[in-house]
Amino acid sequence: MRGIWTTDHVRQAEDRLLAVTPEGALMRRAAHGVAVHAARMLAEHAGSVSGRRVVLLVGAGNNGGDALWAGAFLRKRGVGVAAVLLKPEKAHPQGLAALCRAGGRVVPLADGPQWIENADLVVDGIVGISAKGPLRPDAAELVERVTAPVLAVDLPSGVEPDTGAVDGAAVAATATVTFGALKPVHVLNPERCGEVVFVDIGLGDELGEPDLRRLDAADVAAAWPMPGPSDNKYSQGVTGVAAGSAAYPGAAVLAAAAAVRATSGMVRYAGHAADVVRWHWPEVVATGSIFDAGRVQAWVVGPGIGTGSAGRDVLVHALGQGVPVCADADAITIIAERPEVLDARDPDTPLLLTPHDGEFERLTGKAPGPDRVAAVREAARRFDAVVLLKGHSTLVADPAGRVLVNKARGSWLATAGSGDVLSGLTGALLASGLEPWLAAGVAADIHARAGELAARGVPASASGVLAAIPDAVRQARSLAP
Ligand SMILES: NC(=O)C1=CN([C@@H]2O[C@H](COP(=O)(O)OP(=O)(O)OC[C@H]3O[C@@H](n4cnc5c(N)ncnc54)[C@H](OP(=O)(O)O)[C@@H]3O)[C@@H](O)[C@H]2O)[C@@H](O)CC1
Ligand SMILES: Nc1ncnc2c1ncn2[C@@H]1O[C@H](COP(=O)(O)OP(=O)(O)O)[C@@H](O)[C@H]1O
Ligand SMILES: [K+]
Repeated sequence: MRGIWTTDHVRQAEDRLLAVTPEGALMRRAAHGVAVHAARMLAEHAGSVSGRRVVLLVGAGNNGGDALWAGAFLRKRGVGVAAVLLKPEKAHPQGLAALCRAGGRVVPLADGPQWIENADLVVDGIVGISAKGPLRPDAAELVERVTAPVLAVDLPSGVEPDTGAVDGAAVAATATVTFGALKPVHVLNPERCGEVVFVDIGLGDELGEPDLRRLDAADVAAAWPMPGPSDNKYSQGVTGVAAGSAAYPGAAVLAAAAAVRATSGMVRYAGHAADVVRWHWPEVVATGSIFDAGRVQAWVVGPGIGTGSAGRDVLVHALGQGVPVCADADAITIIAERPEVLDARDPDTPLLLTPHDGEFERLTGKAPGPDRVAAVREAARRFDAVVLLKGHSTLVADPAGRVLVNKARGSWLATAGSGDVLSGLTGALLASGLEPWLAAGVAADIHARAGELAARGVPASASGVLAAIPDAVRQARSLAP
């Protein structure tokens, strides 16, 4: 599991490390990392390093200092370096001196556009972890002129570091070199960051508990249920799926099938689409009603069940069984409209809610807004449940405040029915005994991998995502050390 730290925590850790480190050493280490990656990008995009032209966009703080030092290092490799200073009076003095000593030049702000247009690479050192709000007009005007690849120092300027939100002009980087710790922007707005390269500057021991976490392939592989020699169809956990209706049988088929694809235990289906489910997936034990469905180790309730009294009875029944419940889609709307249905839940029974933004707003009375992490954390606390907030990147919070982020792998999952696949996956992992927070995070990871594998560069359907689940699991296992 990888940790991600908010800027406050990074700053505190940096201050502690700075106090015991020779002056300027951390910045030079960071800047060296930027220069190494800049040279790599020049070789890749422009075919060579020496003789190429790099323009540094330099802001008022240490982020600009990193860029200036990186420019000095690049000069030593024969790169032509020009710095555009947004606030000359506040440019990092030692960085500026180092660049000038190395033969870099400082160009007036007014000439910036012309230099930028002729650059092979632009380094964004406008603002780092002390950023507030979008780019200011002078910086925005320069950034607008850029056509070359952009290497962002620490984070793409103009993007809110702790939320990834963009509310005006901001850099869209080809790559970002970050130092000491991953920050929320790197996982909440991966598109703006491009490839994220991590440079260790020794903050590790100073950072403390992470604010957010991300699963590695190894975590996913370790958590994924695999049958052992003494297992049978029951011992691995039976997944119950209460989804679909005569009008919407597709949701039932997709959710039940995702559970079938996910693990080798048994899947039970209960609902009005029993015949359709049986026809497509003969291995599913299907019945017309949840009230005679037999025992399961977790219930998925909601996709396509409708929001009327019949759906409500199904949800209340599932909540009373003493097994984990994943409430999705219509089940979330039912809870939003009649919160008293949750009285059926034994407080110790794990509940997992998986809203998209619209359902989240219905459930909590408020749209997630720009700070999605804060929103999902608050909802988890309020409902005493694990909440998985869908979106481009997926967030999973538990009532204790832990948050997992699953970084998007493209936007392939923005297709009808893909949420039903996710709920089936999640249910299967809950039934296998994984704690809900991890089950939801692992399901989101495999879901995103399956989306990417199904698409391979062109739009995919939910059925395609479903079919790619086994390969997604294989991929995660093959990447685990
Ligand atoms: N500490 C360390 O050990 C290490 C730190 N490191 C590096 O330092 C960086 C943090 O540096 P920092 O704290 O000096 O602030 P930074 O992000 O450069 O901002 C400075 C100024 O920018 C301005 N500004 C604000 N918003 C703006 C906007 N939207 N658009 C335009 N301008 C805006 C505002 O100044 P103002 O213009 O208001 O005077 C603000 O004060 C960090 O990200 C990493 O790169 C590495 O070297 C590793 C070691
Ligand atoms: N633009 C996007 N990029 C990445 N993933 C997305 C995007 N839009 C939606 N998704 C994912 O696709 C799934 C859609 O779920 P949902 O909205 O419930 O769809 P449906 O109800 O059609 O099944 C969620 O897992 C969500 O995180
Ligand atoms: K930056």
